[in-house]
Amino acid sequence: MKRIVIIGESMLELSPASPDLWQQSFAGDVHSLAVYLKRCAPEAIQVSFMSAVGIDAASTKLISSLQQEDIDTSLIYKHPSKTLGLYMINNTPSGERSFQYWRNDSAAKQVMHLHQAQVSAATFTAPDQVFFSGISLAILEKDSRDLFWDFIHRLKQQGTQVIFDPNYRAKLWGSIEDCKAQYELAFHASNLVLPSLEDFTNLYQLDSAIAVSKFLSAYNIDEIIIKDGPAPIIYQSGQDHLEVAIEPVTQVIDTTAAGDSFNGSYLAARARGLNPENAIRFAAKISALVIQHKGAILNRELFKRHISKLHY
Ligand SMILES: Nc1ncnc2c1ncn2[C@@H]1O[C@H](COP(=O)(O)OP(=O)(O)O)[C@@H](O)[C@H]1O
Ligand SMILES: O=C(O)C(=O)C[C@H](O)[C@H](O)COP(=O)(O)O
Repeated sequence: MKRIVIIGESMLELSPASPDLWQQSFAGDVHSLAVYLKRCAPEAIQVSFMSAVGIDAASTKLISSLQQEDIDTSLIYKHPSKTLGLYMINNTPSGERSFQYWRNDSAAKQVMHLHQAQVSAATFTAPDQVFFSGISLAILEKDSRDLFWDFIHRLKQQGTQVIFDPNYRAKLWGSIEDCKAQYELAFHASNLVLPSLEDFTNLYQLDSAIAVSKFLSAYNIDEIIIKDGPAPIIYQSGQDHLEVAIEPVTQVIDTTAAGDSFNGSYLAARARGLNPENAIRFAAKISALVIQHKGAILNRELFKRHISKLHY
């Protein structure tokens, strides 16, 4: 079985059930990715989530919810006084999402210090893959960035495949320059990058997948997959170039986790041996399903029923 370590923040999620009623769940870009990855490849990959939570009831419930998904929680550290961040989803009538956050002092920001205090680098077994996002980078305390990059570079030296989704959230960065400097390190470190075109439009004013692919060709990235809502997905690896058309969803309810569910199910399909094109087709079906429901994480039983109808 392959092993992946996924680093970042998991939060309390509030999604609108009706105008004054909020449905509470747990999510966050890397959390959602971990859940969809494990659900789509339970036998092929061990998924470890690396983060920090508190010792309160909500944090304990979050850990149980990940364990119910068969996700390894041994790298989730417990901070004695801090707790989970929270985010609220707002949707336009066409389902496009935006988020409001309460996360400035969350436990997850301390993940690297807590990891260093509890696990010695010499005994940490390098996984096959490590995943982090632009959100994982944005939330880290500035004084723990060196620890983070040492951790990633050490894993890479040991043969771990480094996977990055820029997931740019302007609100989480002190300045654009700081964000770009961290992304520069991420692009240099990564073997696989899975951006949305929107990330690059907002941050680098690039307005086409071709321009993004050209921008990223300056780095030594093995594979690039560019998502753009219902537009074709672009795959680039050396001279291999694919454009995979997808069927647009006619009634989008909530686009939250479109990209995260895509990433998780794509990695699952690859872990199960599918080639990039078929893995993209599979992942597009999963994210199309996710955006027809409220919140980041689709009900587990409902998801199982849907996935059993997909042959892959
Ligand atoms: N309207 C849509 N119809 C069908 N699939 C969609 C639609 N919007 C998004 N998707 C799927 O979700 C993936 C990620 O969407 P995108 O909006 O680019 O990501 P993000 O959530 O990161 O902004 C797309 O590549 C596509 O597979
Ligand atoms: O913004 C954050 O920090 C979060 O983690 C909240 C959301 O769960 C993801 O942002 C959803 O990501 P998309 O797949 O791009 O819709």
